[in-house]
Amino acid sequence: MTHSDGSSGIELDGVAAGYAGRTVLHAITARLPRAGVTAIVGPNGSGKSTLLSVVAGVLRADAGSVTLPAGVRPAFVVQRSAVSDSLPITVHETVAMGRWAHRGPWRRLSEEDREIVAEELHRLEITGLSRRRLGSLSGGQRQRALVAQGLAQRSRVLLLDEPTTGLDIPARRTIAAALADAAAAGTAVVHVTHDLAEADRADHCLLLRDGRLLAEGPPTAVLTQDALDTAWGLRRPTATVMNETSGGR
Ligand SMILES: Nc1ncnc2c1ncn2[C@@H]1O[C@H](COP(=O)(O)OP(=O)(O)OP(=O)(O)O)[C@@H](O)[C@H]1O
Repeated sequence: MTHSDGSSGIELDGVAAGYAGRTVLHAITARLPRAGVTAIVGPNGSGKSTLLSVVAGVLRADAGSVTLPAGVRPAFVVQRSAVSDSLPITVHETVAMGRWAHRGPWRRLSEEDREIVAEELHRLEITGLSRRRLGSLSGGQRQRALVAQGLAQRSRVLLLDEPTTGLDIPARRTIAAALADAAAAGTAVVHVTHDLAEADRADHCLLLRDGRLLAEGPPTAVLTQDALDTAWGLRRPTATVMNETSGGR
């Protein structure tokens, strides 16, 4: 992973990645905006989480490059199912851990850290749950705590894997508003979603299929009926789409 001069967002150039010798992502080239929300969509198994892991730096690209704004360590909010129920930490501690990126683990929080933690608890409407153990929360409450932890890092790159899956409408709206606020404040927000209405409201969209980038651009240009039919395999890709996106596989 490399860093740019800070004026651009996230740049992916010919990224290939996978697991144990099996390539999952092929030749992904994309430009994700700084100060904007990018939605990654595509069928199950198309490589969305893998792509997010590569941008987060937790999975190494086997080929190609990922360029982030200068000096940025991304904040990465994993799927809530990836967080153990038995973790003996409170909601407040969960969000405070977001500040460790700045302080190092187990350090005392500064006054500024405390203010940021309180602000994010409030933004995600979970101040009243601060003392509850993470494992005792409902799925939606836990997801809010994880998003608050990501926001508390105050990174200029915020990556979230399905932050609103399974949540009710108010919870979705709260999280969508928090992400839009972060983008307006200059953050490159990238989230994986199965909710096409949510993807429609993003500033930028990546559509994956079989580990390849089928389309990239403004949601209205990417989420066309044709592209969705193609991505979800409801009908054969047209010759044009095949040639443009998959190199004539
Ligand atoms: N840790 C792993 N080890 C081996 N293979 C993996 C691992 N994680 C994902 N895969 C494989 O990589 C491919 C892409 O998976 P990925 O989770 O990136 O897809 P996705 O688009 O996020 O799917 P979903 O919508 O189901 O969450 C799948 O074939 C999956 O089986």
